[in-house]
Amino acid sequence: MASFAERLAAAVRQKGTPALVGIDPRFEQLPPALQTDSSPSGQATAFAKFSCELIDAVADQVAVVKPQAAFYEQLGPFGMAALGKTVSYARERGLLVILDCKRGDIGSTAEAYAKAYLGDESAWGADCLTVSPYLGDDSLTPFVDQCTATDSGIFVLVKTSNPGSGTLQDLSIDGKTIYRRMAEHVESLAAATKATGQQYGAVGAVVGATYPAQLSELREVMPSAWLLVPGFGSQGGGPKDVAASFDADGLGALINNSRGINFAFAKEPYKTTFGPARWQEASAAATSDMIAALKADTPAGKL
Ligand SMILES: O=c1ccn([C@@H]2O[C@H](COP(=O)(O)O)[C@@H](O)[C@H]2O)c(=O)[nH]1
Repeated sequence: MASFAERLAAAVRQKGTPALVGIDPRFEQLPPALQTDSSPSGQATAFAKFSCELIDAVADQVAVVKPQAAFYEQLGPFGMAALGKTVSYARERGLLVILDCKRGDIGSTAEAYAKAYLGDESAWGADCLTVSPYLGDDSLTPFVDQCTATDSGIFVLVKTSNPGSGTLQDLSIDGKTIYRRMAEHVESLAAATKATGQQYGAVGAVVGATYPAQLSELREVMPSAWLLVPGFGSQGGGPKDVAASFDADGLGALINNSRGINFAFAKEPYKTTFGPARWQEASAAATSDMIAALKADTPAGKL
């Protein structure tokens, strides 16, 4: 099989966009027709239906989806089954799946996480996983080894999109921010996991669209790493904020939008045109608008 970075680049080129649809089901915000049974098993059934229909709505437009595990996990075992169904359905539809779990632990436990999530033979069968690096480099090694063994990938938290990300990540040690040090470590892992002749490795970085200056800085620090960029849309990031995350060919970054696509039917202009009864069309239209905005205002227009 081709490496994760090669598969990602090919899929993004084929769809012609770096837009990534996050799948973040929230029961109270689902279309009313899906809110029929609020028991944990009823909500999980609704999440699975919503997730699969959302995937159907956007599968011809984007290359990658990112289910957020937290929303499924809150429903216990029922929710985990719905998450499993979402991952396998997205892959059946030919999409790459980044599972957003932000795992991280001591090495021996990290190895179990890596084996659980990454690669075709794993229990969850994801192409890629988000990983928290704050237990140190030995906590990342098992994930990197699993990526190499199974042609999968990870995105390591470097500069997150939330308002409080600066509390720790912006602290300066010996004149260098923690996020920059983390980025340098990610770059070394990305460079070490490149397939022959490839620009990018199996290890990427999460950098928020809400911090455009840092995004620009970090693109330079990590030339071998794909960037996963959340914070577009509902958190305030726009196309101009993410423009610096791409390389000269328009590759190297995936721009995530979850709520803005999932619940488009509840917001103008999609509310008037489609409304909750045609929520799938609203999500498809919001995706298409996001793609057009990225094409117009970023190097992704070159794809
Ligand atoms: O720095 C980070 C890391 C992860 N996320 C996740 O991305 C989505 C964003 O959702 P929106 O609705 O598009 O705001 C969500 O699952 C977060 O947990 C992030 O936002 N920032």
